[in-house]
Amino acid sequence: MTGTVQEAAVARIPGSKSITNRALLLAAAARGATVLRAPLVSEDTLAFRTALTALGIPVRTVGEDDASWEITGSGRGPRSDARVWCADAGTAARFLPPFAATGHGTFVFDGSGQLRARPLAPLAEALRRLGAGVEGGGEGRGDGEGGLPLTVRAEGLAGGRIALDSSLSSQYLTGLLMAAPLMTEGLAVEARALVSRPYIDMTLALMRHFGAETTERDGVITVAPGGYRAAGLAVEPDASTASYVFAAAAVTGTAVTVPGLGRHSLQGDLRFVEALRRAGAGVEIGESATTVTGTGSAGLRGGFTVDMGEISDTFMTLAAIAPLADAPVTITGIAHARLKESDRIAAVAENLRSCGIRADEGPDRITVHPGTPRPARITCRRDHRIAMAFSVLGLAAPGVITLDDPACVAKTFPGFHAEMARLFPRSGYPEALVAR
Ligand SMILES: O=C(O)C1=C[C@@H](OP(=O)(O)O)[C@@H](O)[C@H](O)C1
Ligand SMILES: C=C(OP(=O)(O)O)C(=O)O
Repeated sequence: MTGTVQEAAVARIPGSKSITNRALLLAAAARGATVLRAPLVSEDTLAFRTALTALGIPVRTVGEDDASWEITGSGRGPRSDARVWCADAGTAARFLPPFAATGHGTFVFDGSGQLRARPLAPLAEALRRLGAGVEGGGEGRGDGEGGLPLTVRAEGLAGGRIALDSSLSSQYLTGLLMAAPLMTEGLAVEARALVSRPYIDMTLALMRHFGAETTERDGVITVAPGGYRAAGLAVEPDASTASYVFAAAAVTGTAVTVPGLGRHSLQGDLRFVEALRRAGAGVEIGESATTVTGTGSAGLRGGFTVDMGEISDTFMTLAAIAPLADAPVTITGIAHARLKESDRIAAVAENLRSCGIRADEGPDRITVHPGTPRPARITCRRDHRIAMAFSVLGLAAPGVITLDDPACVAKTFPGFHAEMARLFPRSGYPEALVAR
């Protein structure tokens, strides 16, 4: 906490994408009805919900404004052939094929060009070794790794023990673990070179919430057979999304509180506020809320290196405000961020350079140097997080930034620009960013 006495603005951050899509899958795999309160309603979660419907799982809205979703699971894998559209959602492409493989039928997964470009080979390979018929499709960006489309010919899975290359994404492991209680013998997985570990802790915690038994020893995670039981769940606000309003507080010298995100959060990305603390902001992580109190850009400190490999969705938020700091900021451990909606290291470096800021890139890192941004149109590459991260820079440097694709925020936060305008009314947002 800083000594600043300042009324904090209360941000309205929508639900966690990662929790919403895990809960949808776990509820689908459980027998009976689960009510999910405050789910994220955005392109990624609607894609996941529609994909489950295609797999024969009824999901309905309860109450007004999508306040809750009710999922009726059958307690087993899907039973009728289906074509499943995953849109842009990495979670759908990685969580649904293992679930489908525990069922019976032929399931064809496909998605947008952006999603087709993302690697799936480690997951496809693991499913083959477990005995599923899997035909991988197109070439991903990752040196010929197979992406979508992917066909799974399923006759149930026995399970057993496998090793899994988890260096490109943790989502393959999450998909296999969540399907494991539906395998007749359960599953033991040795995850090699695992990135984004906090997402696995989230997966295991939610699996246990739905009644699964998991243990971990010597780098091997073991899941017992026995299925899931339906369990209600309230979804926390999304911590990756919260990074934008926290960073905005830091650079505007205001205070922002996010209720519902506290020290017991399931989301590793809340640790982003520790990077803001190093940059000089006041940070208070409470029982059930987090508050960041900013110094304003004049007080922003640089001169540090931070490994953001476990929380890589938030590295762009730090990189985008780093030019405002008083010394360079180096972010390491983020090679896998090149395999997301865009090559995020390249996208951040390119956009910073177009703002006249020096950015040095390495395979797994970026160094951002201090400077005064000059007017630039940001190339979002249809990546919601590039748009949201550079919006924060635009807030701190009014009139400088425009976005080529402001609407791409809808992947995880359709109301992003409206909420920024509401939280920072004196900034002239969003006209300065969106409408030029
Ligand atoms: O499991 C999840 O919900 C996610 C895991 C992370 O991906 P990687 O494991 O590929 O880093 C993260 O970037 C993504 O937004 C959501
Ligand atoms: C990487 C992301 O999404 P996905 O779930 O598509 O991997 C993200 O939201 O930043």
